[in-house]
Amino acid sequence: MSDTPPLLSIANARVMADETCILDLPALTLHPGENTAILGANGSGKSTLVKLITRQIYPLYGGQVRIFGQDNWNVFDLRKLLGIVSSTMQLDFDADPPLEVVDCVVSGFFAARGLWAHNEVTPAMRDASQAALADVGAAHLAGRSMASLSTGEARRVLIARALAHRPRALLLDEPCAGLDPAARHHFLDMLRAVARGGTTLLLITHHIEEILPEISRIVTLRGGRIDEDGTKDRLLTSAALTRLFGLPIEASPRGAWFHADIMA
Ligand SMILES: Nc1ncnc2c1ncn2[C@@H]1O[C@H](COP(=O)(O)OP(=O)(O)OP(=O)(O)O)[C@@H](O)[C@H]1O
Repeated sequence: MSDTPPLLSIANARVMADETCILDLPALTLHPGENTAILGANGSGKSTLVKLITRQIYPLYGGQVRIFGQDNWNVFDLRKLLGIVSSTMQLDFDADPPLEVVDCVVSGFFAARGLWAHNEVTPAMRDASQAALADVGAAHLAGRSMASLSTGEARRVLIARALAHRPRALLLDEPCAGLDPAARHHFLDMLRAVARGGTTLLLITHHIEEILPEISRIVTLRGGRIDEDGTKDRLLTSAALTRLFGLPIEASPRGAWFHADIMA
């Protein structure tokens, strides 16, 4: 057994909103190298779980959310281990004055949404940022402002921003939302390369078509609770998805991917 602490270890985590428990996770452990998809319908608690992991909210007293074995993190240190990309982050970088693409990636070193006079940017940070942009096929965007990019282009830059630190894991919250089919295809290909490069992926989604071949574990959420936890072969079936989403779904493997059709 390795001594590496779990990427994520949750125990007795409950989150309340308006006097209702919207997330109740007695136990969830994810290990480094274990690429995982958290799958659930609208309202199942996915965003609440993301906020727990990113420290935007905290569980009720007695709950525990440990990342890489630690309860307390400052955001700067955490970002070096866990990169975060969500479909809504692009809005944070539509800044005035405009934020240039490489500066956006460099700003990740300061866990900031732009570069400020007090940020001491080193040549190594700039080099790492350029290299991360090249890794995600976005080197040609250097010099452009974030506000001028398409959704697909900006999503790549944000992945580069998360990867520039060489984090051990990436948390991807609905990363394909807003992408057209071609952009989604290229984007998923790029994520496959990231996974093959050794970065653990934690994908939050309600689209089974986005579950990469490199993802082996599926955790399903329903009503703020873990419903199932297992392999793709067991959980990406017609019966399991019909139950999860509450309408007739026919699931079929397509090579190493899965596809779902609604049969209503
Ligand atoms: N601040 C809040 N006050 C009241 N209810 C809330 C609050 N935040 C979330 N909820 C409720 O908690 C449940 C889970 O919400 P959450 O946003 O985590 O779901 P989700 O799986 O991310 O959904 P989606 O796929 O639509 O984004 C929903 O029923 C939601 O209405």
